[in-house]
Amino acid sequence: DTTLGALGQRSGVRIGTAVDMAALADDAPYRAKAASEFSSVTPENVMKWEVVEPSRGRYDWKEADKLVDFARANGQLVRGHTLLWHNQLPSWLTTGDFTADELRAILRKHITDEARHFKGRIWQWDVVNEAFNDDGTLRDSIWLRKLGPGYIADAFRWAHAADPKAKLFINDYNIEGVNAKSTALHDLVVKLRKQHVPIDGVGIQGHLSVQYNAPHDIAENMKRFDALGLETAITEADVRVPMPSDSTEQEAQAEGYDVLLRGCLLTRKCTDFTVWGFTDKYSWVPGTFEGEGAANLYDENYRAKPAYSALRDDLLLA
Ligand SMILES: OC[C@H]1CNC[C@@H](O)[C@@H]1O[C@@H]1O[C@H](CO)[C@@H](O[C@@H]2O[C@H](CO)[C@@H](O[C@@H]3O[C@H](CO)[C@@H](O)[C@H](O)[C@H]3O)[C@H](O)[C@H]2O)[C@H](O)[C@H]1O
Repeated sequence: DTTLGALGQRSGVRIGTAVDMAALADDAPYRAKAASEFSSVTPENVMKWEVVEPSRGRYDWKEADKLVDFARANGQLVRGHTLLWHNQLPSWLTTGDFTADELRAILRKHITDEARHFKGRIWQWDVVNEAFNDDGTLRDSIWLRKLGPGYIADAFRWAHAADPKAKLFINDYNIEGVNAKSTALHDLVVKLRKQHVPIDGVGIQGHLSVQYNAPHDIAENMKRFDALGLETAITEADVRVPMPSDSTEQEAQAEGYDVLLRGCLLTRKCTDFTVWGFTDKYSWVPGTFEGEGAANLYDENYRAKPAYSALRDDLLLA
């Protein structure tokens, strides 16, 4: 079996994908590939707060439960995404006028109820997502403004209390290499560990573009977290190209994926390499980066691209 998932097993690294639940329901080739190629899955949207609690106190786990059942049926582990973020929050929360104590109680209940609902069925949780700015300062958000920087430690304590077996991660983007943001995150993790906050890992998203240099110092960066005894994971890898893409760009794209995966393979406690979608047919990129796209391993007809071969070759050599 030379699927990426099977090859990853030889190196003790799960190879995963973000899953679009509408495509999983309606697109048979998508479902078949998602089931066979990968050894872990992440919900692209259906575990986010706006989806699981559209109105206060009314939970909707339907789509998220479907993904967990799908993963179980295919021997895959699930990365939960995400308990706490500044985006995709329900409108009752963003429009509500809550005191700091009320907001804190609301956040605690959300993290507790969601982690408890999936207790024992989630391998790794992205507990806190995108808490930093690129300059290394904490991102201004409803959480920082009303609860102060301590909200991060509290989120981990609440998640751990609700599901002690789940591995708890802090996740962010533009932290692939050694820079102000990855260093600030490193320093925060050192502090949290000193406070005995139950944090287990760091998620490095890995959203790249062929128009920027690939992060060749990624192994040096990831080793810093290894040295702290933390797990790491590449959680949202994709490499976007200017459209229409040509063979040169596809080769540059393959190099981007290669640099990310080799960073993981060179890091002792990197346990997962997840792509943020695997086919150009379904991707967040064109809707966000004008004129860019085709960021995934397979084209819109599920034909493997050079990026796919680059990952397979890395895993075969590992
Ligand atoms: O932005 C890329 C990454 C960055 N890191 C964190 C990670 O969580 C994030 O993922 C992206 O996060 C984005 C939101 O920030 C997601 O985009 C949302 O994806 C949702 C589900 O498809 C969209 O919601 C649908 O919108 C439709 C039209 O507006 C409505 O008809 C649907 O009812 C509604 O579900 C939102 O508009 C759209 O903004 C992308 O699919 C998802 O790939």
